[in-house]
Amino acid sequence: MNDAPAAPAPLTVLADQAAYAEAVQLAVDAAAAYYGDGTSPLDDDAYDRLVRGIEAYEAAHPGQALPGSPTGKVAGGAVDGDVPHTVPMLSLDNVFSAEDLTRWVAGLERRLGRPVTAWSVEPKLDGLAISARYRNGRLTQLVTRGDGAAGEDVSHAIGTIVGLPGRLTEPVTVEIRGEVMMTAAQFEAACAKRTAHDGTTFANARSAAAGTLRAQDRPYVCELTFFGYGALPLPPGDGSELAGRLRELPHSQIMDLVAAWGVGTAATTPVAGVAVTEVGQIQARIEQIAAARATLPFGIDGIVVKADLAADQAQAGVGSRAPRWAVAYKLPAVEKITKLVGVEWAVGRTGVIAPRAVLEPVEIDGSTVTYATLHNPADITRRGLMLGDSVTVYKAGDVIPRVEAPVVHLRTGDEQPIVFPEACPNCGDAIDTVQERWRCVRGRTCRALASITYAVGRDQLDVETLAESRIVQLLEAGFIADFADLFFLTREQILSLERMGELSTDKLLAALETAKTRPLSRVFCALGVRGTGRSMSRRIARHFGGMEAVLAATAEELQQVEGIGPEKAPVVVAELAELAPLIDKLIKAGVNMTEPGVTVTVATAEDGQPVAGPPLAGMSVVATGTMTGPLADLSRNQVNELIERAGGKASGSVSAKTALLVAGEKAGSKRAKAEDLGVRIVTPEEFADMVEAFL
Ligand SMILES: NC(=O)c1ccc[n+]([C@@H]2O[C@H](COP(=O)([O-])OP(=O)(O)OC[C@H]3O[C@@H](n4cnc5c(N)ncnc54)[C@H](O)[C@@H]3O)[C@@H](O)[C@H]2O)c1
Ligand SMILES: [Zn+2]
Repeated sequence: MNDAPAAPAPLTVLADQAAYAEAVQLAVDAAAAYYGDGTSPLDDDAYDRLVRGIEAYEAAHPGQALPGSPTGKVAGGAVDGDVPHTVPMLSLDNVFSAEDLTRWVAGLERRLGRPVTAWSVEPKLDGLAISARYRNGRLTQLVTRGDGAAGEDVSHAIGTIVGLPGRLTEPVTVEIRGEVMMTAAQFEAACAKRTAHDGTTFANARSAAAGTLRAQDRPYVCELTFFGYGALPLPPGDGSELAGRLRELPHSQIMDLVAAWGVGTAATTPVAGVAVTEVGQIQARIEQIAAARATLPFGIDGIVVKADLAADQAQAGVGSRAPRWAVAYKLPAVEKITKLVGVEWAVGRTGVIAPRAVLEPVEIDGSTVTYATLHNPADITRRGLMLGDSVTVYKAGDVIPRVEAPVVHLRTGDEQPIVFPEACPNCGDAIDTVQERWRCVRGRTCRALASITYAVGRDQLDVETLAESRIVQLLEAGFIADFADLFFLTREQILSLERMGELSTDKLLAALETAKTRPLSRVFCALGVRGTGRSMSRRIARHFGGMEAVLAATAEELQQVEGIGPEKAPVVVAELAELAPLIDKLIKAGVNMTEPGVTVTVATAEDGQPVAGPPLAGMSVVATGTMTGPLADLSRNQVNELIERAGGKASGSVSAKTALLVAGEKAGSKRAKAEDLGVRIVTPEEFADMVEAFL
């Protein structure tokens, strides 16, 4: 999250009255399903876009608004109930940025004619609003929000909601309001129960909670969680001492009371409500809550900011749809509905065979998601996923996106079962399916040969004399399990191999000594981190300068490296965590972990002026043809390393972005293209002069 002004919210453009009428119908149906049994065909983003489109149409065509329109109504006007609320249960107005919030605060203070004394900042729990009526300390009735004026009696759910005890610690008569939802664990358990029952599952925790709250005839019971966010006198005009206190206490102190009665509140979570006095403090707490979102065991879709004092609230009053003393700071949607188009099976370093979902690309939380984790085969079965399913996909911040569940009510009948592999997709050997995480029976060795061969290859550690057949021998002898073990081989061990003489043993040992001195870019490349080939490894090494810094980098920091986007970054972080023991072993072996000649940050001289950067700073450089002169002995990869050391970006193809072409003999088509585009062309000798300091 940042302080940049929010982009105008996207909306569904409605061309004419017919499109408008259709949109109203879709929105009302979706909202009815959303608040009803949780089976909306739209994700929240799609619904919000639709409603904004409806609002825009109505603004442009006053007088044409349909009475059934969802705008300006609690729950979009799509639900009702027969149990009147004592005091209306309203919705909340939204803000989307720090600027919006500041403006909202100013508006409220203008209305009051004075500053708001204190603010309460709490998580906006992503569930369903409910009113719980306690009489003499006993829970007697549960009512949904409905249309705000009246709700539906769901007292049958009493006893299944953690945080709403049947009996309070004190015999008080009070109405508690709050949110009913499912925690991640409750959602998992609910899905398992439903799958066992009818082979299907819930699309996400919110819809599972909605469906569960209203379900009465299910043969299985699912647990829910309640977090309170308010308490009212019951009945509203009650003259008791408690009623008086509830009318006078600040919201934050009422919440302390609610918790003391034994009701669940956010106070026990990392995103507890806080009371503050400065707008800057509100913003700071919003940022903390937003940052914690991905790690919470329950869903939040924003932060609620309320005037804390009863006097401020009373003076501000309420509108028809929402109170004027509270606002929801909305966070971007982290869950979207898209299609599961395929499942790929990859064998990890430890031999774990993991499924990965291939998705119809979808924009979530500011990035395009095309892959998502599916955990393991048991998880696929548990969720009853099928190829072609519409699925809910979750991604927040830097976490790796995951498929939450199929949206069963969107099935068309064309969905196909997901086929599980019968043999290891890497080596063809058997699969050990005893545990939920399947493994190749060869375990680490399944991928060891390929990964060690890659690590010692020319563009990585370049251990010249180590042929693949030797690596097989070493693996079979049990001398090595990964490439770091190579550096601990003894002379005796190598000599004991078949067809290995003294001379070649010494050669190999010497080659291994040299390999320890390779620059970080090559050592990093040798690790074989998914999605990081040679040039990406060079960029990472140049950016961070040392392995320690690479390992310490967060997904967000990694994204500063060109070519690492929000989808790749968390994968790299996860892979590096998995590789930590191997990297430790390499460090123990004395393998170099730094990138020579790297200036990590833009240096500034004492007078604050930037000092001259490396000669190719910011330039995209292509080398082609046969290198001559001082570059004659360099492989193409080494030339590219040289370009990057000198601050440039090595590229394989000439384009309008190319700043320089190093054209050796027989340069051919790239030279022609560079001439066409007017790209500067130099000979290998001229280039060697330019980067002399880096040779
Ligand atoms: N997918 C769909 O088809 C669909 C349909 C209708 C609505 N929706 C979603 O619902 C949203 C609007 O729903 P809404 O009007 O129910 O809620 P809202 O987002 O306008 O916020 C009001 C609600 O926030 C809840 N809340 C959570 N924490 C709270 C706290 N600490 N203090 C006070 N209230 C708290 C309460 O339940 C309250 O009723 C839309 O933005 C849309 O994304 C989706
Ligand atoms: Zn295998």
